[in-house]
Amino acid sequence: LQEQTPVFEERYLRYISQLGKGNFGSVELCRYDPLGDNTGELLAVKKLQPSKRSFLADFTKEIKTLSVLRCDYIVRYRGVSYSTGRLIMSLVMEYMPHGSLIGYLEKNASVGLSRMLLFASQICKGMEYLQSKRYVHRDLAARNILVASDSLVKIADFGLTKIIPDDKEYYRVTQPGESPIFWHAPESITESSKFSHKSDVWSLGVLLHELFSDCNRHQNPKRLYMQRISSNTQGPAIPMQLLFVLKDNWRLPAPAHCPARVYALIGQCWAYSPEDRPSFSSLSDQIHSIAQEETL
Ligand SMILES: C[C@H](Nc1nc(-c2c[nH]c3ncc(Cl)cc23)ncc1F)C(=O)NCC(F)(F)F
Repeated sequence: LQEQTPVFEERYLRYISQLGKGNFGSVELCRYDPLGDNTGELLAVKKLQPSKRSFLADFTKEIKTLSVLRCDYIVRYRGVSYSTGRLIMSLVMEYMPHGSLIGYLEKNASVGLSRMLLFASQICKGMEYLQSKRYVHRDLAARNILVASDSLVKIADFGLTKIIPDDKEYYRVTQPGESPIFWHAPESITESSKFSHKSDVWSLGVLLHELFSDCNRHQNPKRLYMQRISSNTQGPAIPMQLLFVLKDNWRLPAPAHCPARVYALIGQCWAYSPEDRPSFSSLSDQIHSIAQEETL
């Protein structure tokens, strides 16, 4: 690990509660309290599942990925924590008190249009920044957006992030894993499993659909797609059926109360061919102008 990686001494990390579980281990709310008087700061500590060697490799890769990212719209990496005794290594992140966007929107149904557009533009700016670093997130979804305050959201969970090689415009994935295909662009679902900034744009479209559906679990993308591809489809037939309806130009329907301008913008992100999809900066500009129109 780079020498400038800040180290949090495990013995001062006071466990408070579990924030959530991932396929790597769990994320816990801790207070780093070296003075032992509860004046220390709250942190989100991603504990790596012990022993699994592959996890260690992925983990150090995630640390490498995160440690170079410095952006107001990306959850801040703070450092690592080791416990020499029990050979556990943890990734220390800033703690986001309002949790994930999904939970936040379920609790705060009264998020108005202008705040939705503010969140959408912050996510676009975070993605513009990632693109400037040639990073492809590959898991952009409302569940992976964290809420810092009532007016600030940040992109999180860089476990699946890849860096596009300098000589290519996309990243080809070998290990499929249980990928969230309902957020994936067609070219990422087909055998080519190609991921690019434009496939992240597709996922952003699905994220905006979640956002403007108030992350309503009855209208979530997976449920809507499964209804369309007849929910009795199982297993490997699902990606095939999904591709079929997308090729046939069927798209997730406009969420209730979603302004036509916003649904038209979401539709641009779902252009079948990647090069027809807008860039993140164009999306930012369009969201900005919609926000101006809508508030008039
Ligand atoms: C496994 C962990 N799950 C959860 N985390 C939090 C959380 C609240 N506040 C947080 N502050 C910093 C972090 Cl890193 C997480 C949280 N809340 C609910 C969860 F289910 C996670 O990392 N999820 C991915 C992402 F971070 F994108 F939401």
